[in-house]
Amino acid sequence: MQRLLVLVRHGQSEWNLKNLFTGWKDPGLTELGVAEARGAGRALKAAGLGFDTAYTSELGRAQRTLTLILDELGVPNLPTTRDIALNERDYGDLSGLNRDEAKARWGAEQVHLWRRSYDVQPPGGESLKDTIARVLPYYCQEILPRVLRGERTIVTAHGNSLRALVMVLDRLTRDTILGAEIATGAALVYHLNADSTVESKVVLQPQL
Ligand SMILES: O=C(O)[C@@H](CO)OP(=O)(O)O
Repeated sequence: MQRLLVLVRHGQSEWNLKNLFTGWKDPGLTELGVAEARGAGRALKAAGLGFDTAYTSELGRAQRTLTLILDELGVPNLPTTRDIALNERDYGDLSGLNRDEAKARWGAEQVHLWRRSYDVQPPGGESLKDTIARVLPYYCQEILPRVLRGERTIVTAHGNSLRALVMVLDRLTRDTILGAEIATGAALVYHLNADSTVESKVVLQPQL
């Protein structure tokens, strides 16, 4: 039986382009972001992948990315579940600030810790650990059972909410997660074993 799970980061957003911390703010996709989302759909189609069910966050950039992918795949009405559990990590008081300005104010090292460490919380926001604490139960209770039943599943979400899942799936540690980056429009194609461990992983870049 096929146990397919595909994780896609949304295409470039207006705030990715402006280099602003985004978190739970809701900017739209740029023109490039739309092309990346369509390109992710084309890459999945070229790989011969199809889906039975879809998940996305409560944020527009991930929802629009899913819509564009499903359009490219020719299944615009695929059953889709939206849930706040898949939202981006909440950047708290950093939301809307420019990353370079933040570095000038607090130092590059501190900003790197806020952005990529496992358990350092940005002021008023969530650490990756906090994000995992909401993403993982949702994955275990809602998404994984369907994948294990053979429902081919696509999830469009965000850099850090997907890093939370990747940390678990790829068995990364609090040290190795520091270097894990997911590009906009990238599709992580997982096939799982019956015990929910990873049988294989391939990263597809968007076909622009
Ligand atoms: O701003 C954000 O919400 C995220 C993703 O764009 O940024 P970072 O890569 O700094 O975690």
